Amino acid sequence: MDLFVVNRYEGDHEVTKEEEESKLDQLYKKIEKNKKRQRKKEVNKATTEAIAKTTLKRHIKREVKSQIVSVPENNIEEFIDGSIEVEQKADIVNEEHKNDRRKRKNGLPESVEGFTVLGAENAIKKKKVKRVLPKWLAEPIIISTNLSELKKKVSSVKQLDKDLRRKLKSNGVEYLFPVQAEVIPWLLTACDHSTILFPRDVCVSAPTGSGKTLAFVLPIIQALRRHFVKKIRALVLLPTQDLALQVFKTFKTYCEGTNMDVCFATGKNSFAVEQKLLISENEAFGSLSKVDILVCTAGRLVDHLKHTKGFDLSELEFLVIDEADRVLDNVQHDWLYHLEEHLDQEDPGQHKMRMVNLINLRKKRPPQKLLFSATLSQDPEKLEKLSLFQPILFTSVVEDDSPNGNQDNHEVTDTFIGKFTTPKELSEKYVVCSLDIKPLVLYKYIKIEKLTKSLVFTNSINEAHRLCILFRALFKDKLKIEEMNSHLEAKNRKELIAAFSKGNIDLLICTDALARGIDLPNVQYVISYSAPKHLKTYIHRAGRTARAGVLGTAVTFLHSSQVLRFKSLLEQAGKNNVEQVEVPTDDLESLGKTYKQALDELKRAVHKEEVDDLKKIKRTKQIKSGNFKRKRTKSNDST
Ligand SMILES: Nc1ncnc2c1ncn2[C@@H]1O[C@H](COP(=O)(O)OP(=O)(O)OP(=O)(O)O)[C@@H](O)[C@H]1O
Repeated sequence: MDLFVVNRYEGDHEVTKEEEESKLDQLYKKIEKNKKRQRKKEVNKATTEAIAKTTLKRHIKREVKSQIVSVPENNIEEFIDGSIEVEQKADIVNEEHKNDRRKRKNGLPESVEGFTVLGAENAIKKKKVKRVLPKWLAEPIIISTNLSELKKKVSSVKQLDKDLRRKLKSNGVEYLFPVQAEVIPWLLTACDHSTILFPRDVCVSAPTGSGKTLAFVLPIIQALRRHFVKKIRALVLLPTQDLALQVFKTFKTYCEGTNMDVCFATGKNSFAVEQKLLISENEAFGSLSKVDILVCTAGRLVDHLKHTKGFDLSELEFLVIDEADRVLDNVQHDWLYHLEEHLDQEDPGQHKMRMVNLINLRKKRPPQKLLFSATLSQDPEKLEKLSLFQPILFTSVVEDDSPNGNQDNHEVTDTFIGKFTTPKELSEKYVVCSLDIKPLVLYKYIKIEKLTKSLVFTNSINEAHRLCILFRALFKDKLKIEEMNSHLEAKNRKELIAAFSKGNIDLLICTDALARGIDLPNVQYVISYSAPKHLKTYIHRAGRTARAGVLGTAVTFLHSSQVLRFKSLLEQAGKNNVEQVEVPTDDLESLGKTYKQALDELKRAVHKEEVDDLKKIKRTKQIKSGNFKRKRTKSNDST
């Protein structure tokens, strides 16, 4: 009968306190039950993972043992005295697995790790499919990386206006660097023809410190000052505040004496101040732009697009994306969507005609896009989202560094695509040491090489901070050591960069916040205290030295278990000859006492900081609760 019972609404039923409590009780029980079930699941998962790990370890150990057994008798002593560490043995196993994989690539082997592969005899070796690239990526204009034999004298580049040539000379630029010698004349010619031809978009991939900034600054200034309209006509996007400021300064230098105004919007100034610098309000004409060239970060651009009255990019002629791969990876703020919305242009890829004709004459022209980076993605899919218009690629190629390699052969092969190049003046080394003595080995290395004006990169702010305290305690007053990270205020970062540039800091211990684009003069060594996780990180870190044709060295500190991975990372950039450096460790014991004292100092410093932090948190809590109480009493008073 229950099936046919219909619950009718019988007016509001007053819930008693007991009923409410029993309901709550039931709910609590349910929640507890769910939590227990969840915990059980997590424990089960952890146990399965732990079992998998131990099985893997056991497998490696077994493999290592089998290696030892197979060593010829005259080598056994070397193994017995333990001179080969477990990690190295693991490396041997890894190498074996790699060989296995290589073998498998050439068709299926009949047995893998003791298991018989079914159907191996019938397996046909499949031909590797060759990547087919669009013509513009497959046939780029090649830029030399040789900065020691410069060929193009500034005075011979007649396309550049006289006063710009004069300014270059007064800033010590006698010859154009290869990237400038290729890109500047090309852009200037494209500008000259822009009344009849839509300009093609440009991608430039050239090593760190090769002078990419001037390659876009000079042609933009020259092109914009030919016809005068006070509107934002060039927009330059960069990934960080420090880099934007650096590029802004270069524009400022070369705009001096012209009627062009450059401005930066990065969040360094308050939003209201930036708005005042960008727009003036006029009773008769409304909002007017005060700027011709705007250098900004993506986040700030979106803010102005959304909230600044009169912010207008309708006359934009150039859109520069410096450190393009990084800016494009920044999906935060959805800057590309907002910019496209604002420009509201027709997809330039839609009309294939470059020639201006009666049909497209009145169409709104999209800005010419210029992309620059030392690690520019040459992946067509990634570049697709920018809807580049008949793009052209300028790139430097990986040169064969093998003894038989032909250094001058710039022949384009499909293997160079996607490979990043580093400056010729950069020498690269690595040091292998165990984790427990790493700070001491670096300490010794710095002393042996008498390092000054060097950068030390770590993978985290905490690590940089502790290493800085430890090294200050070890070196005492012999070296000036500072730390730098993205948590510091822009003003402090600027001061540190200035002090380092002047030579007032010997060692700057930093995180990857400083790895990209920052132009510090004459950095002697770049040390990666923590191994970089990605090739791009390595290239940008190393790129802080060996800039503008000056010699420099990058040294990476590795644990023996990281060597293989590091080498395969560098292989992706065509580097096979990175040299290993031996730092003598036999006298490290004599440093034991000093090291212990330094470690004690570090512990005390860290403890003090933790106590101070706790006090700060307590104080803030007290202030907050005090304010809250005061507010409550006030509101009580008023009622
Ligand atoms: N033709 C030149 N002659 C002498 N010095 C130059 C020349 N061009 C640029 N420089 C100097 O070389 C240094 C590196 O230039 P720039 O910062 O433009 O390099 P970059 O290619 O943008 O490097 P990164 O990829 O690391 O950002 C700067 O100090 C710059 O002043």
